[in-house]
Amino acid sequence: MQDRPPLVLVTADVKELDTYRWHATVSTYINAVAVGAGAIPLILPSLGEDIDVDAVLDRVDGVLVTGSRSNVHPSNYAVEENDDFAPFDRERDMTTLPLIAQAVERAVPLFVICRGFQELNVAFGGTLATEIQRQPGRLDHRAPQSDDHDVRFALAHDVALKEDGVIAGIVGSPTIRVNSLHRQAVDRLADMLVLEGTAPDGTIEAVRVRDAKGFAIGVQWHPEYWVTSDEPSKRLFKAFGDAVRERQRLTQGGIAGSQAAE
Ligand SMILES: N[C@@H](CCC(=O)NCCCC(=O)O)C(=O)O
Repeated sequence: MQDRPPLVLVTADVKELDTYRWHATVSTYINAVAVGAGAIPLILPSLGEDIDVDAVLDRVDGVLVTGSRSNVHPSNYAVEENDDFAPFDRERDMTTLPLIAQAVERAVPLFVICRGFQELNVAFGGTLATEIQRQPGRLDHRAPQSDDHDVRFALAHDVALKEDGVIAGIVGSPTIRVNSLHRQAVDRLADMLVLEGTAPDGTIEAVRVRDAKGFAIGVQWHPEYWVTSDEPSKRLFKAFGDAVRERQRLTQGGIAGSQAAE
């Protein structure tokens, strides 16, 4: 049996650039999988129904669903579209929503970030609120205006984690400071998800999948950005990497992984 490094699928956005359409992923997610989780990142193109998600999940040990400036199309949670919900990436929606559901079903370790966090909620029947900074009593969760990503991704507010929660256990603290780059948020939390952390204004910031057979957590912030310097971010990716390695061990590493027992 041949050993192989663990493989983690990383989702892609569909972008128009240089007169071409690209299926692309921001490098901070790729680096965080490689360095923080110790796995090989594989970018999954957003091909919707043209990709057999089940067949892909046979061959990988984990799934990272990334953040993105686009929003999940509101038709996915039965809300009518208007300008407040744009921009969209329907090809990504058609890929990530089934991918998330299948990864959970098959106990493939799943870590979802920001847009990915919102997709997790929608994939299991929850809803999203848009332009939350306009709601009375709500913090402005958008990034500071700057061209410098270190400024945009600077730690911005606290998150109170649930005592005895999975995420509090991973980061080893009941409160952490996180960055914030979003204008949508979970509105109705899906029944399948368990609240793990909130911002000071009550915004849902961290969840886990209820009764998940494997690692399945999500955060509204961006631990990938500071994965080498911020201890909680480091711990989250390390825990994901450990789950990925355990999945590989259980389903048997090596090329024969495709014959893995569930
Ligand atoms: N639909 C979302 C997007 C949240 C998200 O993933 N943000 C990452 C943006 C990175 C950047 O601005 O550079 C929303 O709620 O806005």
